[in-house]
Amino acid sequence: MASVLEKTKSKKIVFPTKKELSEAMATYTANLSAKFCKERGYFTVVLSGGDLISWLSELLEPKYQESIEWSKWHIFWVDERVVPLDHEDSNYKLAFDGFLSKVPIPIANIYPIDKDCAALGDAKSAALLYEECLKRLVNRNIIRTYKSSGFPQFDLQLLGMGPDGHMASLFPGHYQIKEKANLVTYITDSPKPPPKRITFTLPVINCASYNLMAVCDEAQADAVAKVFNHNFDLPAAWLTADVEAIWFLDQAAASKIPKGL
Ligand SMILES: O=C1O[C@H](COP(=O)(O)O)[C@@H](O)[C@H](O)[C@H]1O
Repeated sequence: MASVLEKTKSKKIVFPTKKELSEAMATYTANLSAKFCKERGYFTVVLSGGDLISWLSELLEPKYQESIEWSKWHIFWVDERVVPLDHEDSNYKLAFDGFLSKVPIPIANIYPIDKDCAALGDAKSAALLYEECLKRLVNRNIIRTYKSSGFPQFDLQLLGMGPDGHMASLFPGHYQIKEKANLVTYITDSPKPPPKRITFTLPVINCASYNLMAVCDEAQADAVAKVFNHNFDLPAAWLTADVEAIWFLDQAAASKIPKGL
């Protein structure tokens, strides 16, 4: 039986260093930005939290600052911790401080979770409101929809994976990975703190045109090996995309992938 990874043309590229991975991620993102800005006048980008944000720093280099059509970017989060937007655990704050505040993306094109739900720690309402936000942007044709399903289709998602194989806030052994009807769901007992989070559901994640999963370091090597061994207990093993799902790994993260995979 063809595995999900084979069926969906998942690829991997192993980089000698994080710096090289970061440079390649910047080139990949800039090329897609040029393509989508030209084709449709918008570029919808979904960010995750975690280490990924520091690897985006290459996009702050002058050659990208000057060439990218930042005003056409629209920024979303694949998952968010339901904490105040200025809290250290907020994925929005992480991305804003480390990246978004340093590029000229209009603030109106940046879509964090509802600030009141965030402040109150109301994960259920935060998920509902984020889903409504996505639907509004679909109606305005800023977000495309996937073929006949009507699910939102983002141009590029930049993702990370935890050492337990979680992706977005879809954790191993938690039911959210099976959610098919909603666009956005929530969790109140995340095994990784903080416990309250919202997350895109797997169908939305996998509708994206391009999914780039960036993973570095030895601590992730076991999970990476399990993913490439098609162990579907790990949410990240389910990652696909409409056009391309690609794994960017450093040598340490790739070190336990069996030869030939
Ligand atoms: O909690 C989260 O963790 C994952 C993985 O983070 P990393 O630091 O191991 O790269 C991240 O992708 C997700 O957005 C975040 O909420």
